Amino acid sequence: MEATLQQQATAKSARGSSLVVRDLVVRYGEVEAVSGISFAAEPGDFITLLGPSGCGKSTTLRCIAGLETPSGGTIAIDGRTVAGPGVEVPPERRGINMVFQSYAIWPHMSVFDNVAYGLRGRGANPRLVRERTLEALELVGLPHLENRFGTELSGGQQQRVAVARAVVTRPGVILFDEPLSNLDAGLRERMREELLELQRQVGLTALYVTHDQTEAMSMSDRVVLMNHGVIEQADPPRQLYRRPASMFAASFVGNANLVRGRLTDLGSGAGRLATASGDIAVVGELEHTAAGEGDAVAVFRPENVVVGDAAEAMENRWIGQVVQAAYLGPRTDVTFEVAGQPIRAVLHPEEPVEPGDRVTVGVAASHVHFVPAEG
Ligand SMILES: Nc1ncnc2c1ncn2[C@@H]1O[C@H](COP(=O)(O)OP(=O)(O)OP(=O)(O)O)[C@@H](O)[C@H]1O
Repeated sequence: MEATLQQQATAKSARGSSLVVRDLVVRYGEVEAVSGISFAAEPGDFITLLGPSGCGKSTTLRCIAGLETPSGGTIAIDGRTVAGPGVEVPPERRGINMVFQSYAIWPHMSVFDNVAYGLRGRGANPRLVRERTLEALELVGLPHLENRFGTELSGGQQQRVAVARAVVTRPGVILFDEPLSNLDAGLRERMREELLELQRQVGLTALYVTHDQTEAMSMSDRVVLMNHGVIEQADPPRQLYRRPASMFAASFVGNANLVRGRLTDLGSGAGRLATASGDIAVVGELEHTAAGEGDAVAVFRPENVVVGDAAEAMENRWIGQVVQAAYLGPRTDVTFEVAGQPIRAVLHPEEPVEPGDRVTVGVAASHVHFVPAEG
């Protein structure tokens, strides 16, 4: 009996490999692009390397792919060391495939031949090549385009072909290097959902590189946030957003209000941060907090800031003056000034706030998190 795609997918769902990167260092002459990072993926995980341009994401990915030789550390796939002291397994023998930002599909070949290429290269028999290639094209929703040429495809279709080509040889890990950045915003959103669904269906382990926090937050089981060649934080998206480990993490992912001052432990799991001028004090919970007593930064998200009567009930409340109010339809973005400190809020669009208004601004202690001061 012909197995359905779903059955095949379920049967394959244990196919993802584990990936362990330990103390990875990459130097280019004087430049240290990656400075001793460690992270791991379980079979079937979707892990994203997120960070600003130049932080070392692509270099890390290229080391895993075998396109770059690490200066130090080890990389293991399914428990087998593929890169490390004295070990360098060639890319094609690592059980991985890569999808690039530039698609890198061959324009002079048909869609079918593009996808079948990897299987033919391994000497697979023609019947298997046809079966697997059509299966991969079906997975990306393109079985009707098998005879088209690369030049006759839209950007989204080319990227789907590139994904089909990467899954057809059934690798244990797929590496994605900013695969959606050449697509327009609407298509990017749709492709995000498609890619994730495909990865879940096929059960692959995915390592995805992006500088786009929306992609990272919406797709990943875990986000590895990098900066200047090191890992700032590696956590599931909710944890990363709610409990940032550093000022960099707090401000790179989403918007954050940051109030600098000195943190004092009040006992019973609460802390109080006072600004140098003493004009603002912020009370927060110390559970899971990333900072100790002393110089620290209080972090709270604009969407947790409330005004008026709601603010009166909060542990933290201040008198603020509206500096700016931008009505955006579903919400109004407001900046208040509280004792010289800007405090941003995302308010309901019906909230009547006008520049110059003086109102009570507040935030619950449970929404305040402390991180270490930097520099
Ligand atoms: N072949 C190379 N020779 C010298 N320096 C390099 C080389 N490749 C990368 N670098 C440097 O290493 C650092 C990390 O680069 P990498 O491409 O990994 O960053 P990235 O986080 O992927 O950035 P982007 O998002 O811009 O691609 C950068 O400072 C970069 O200039």
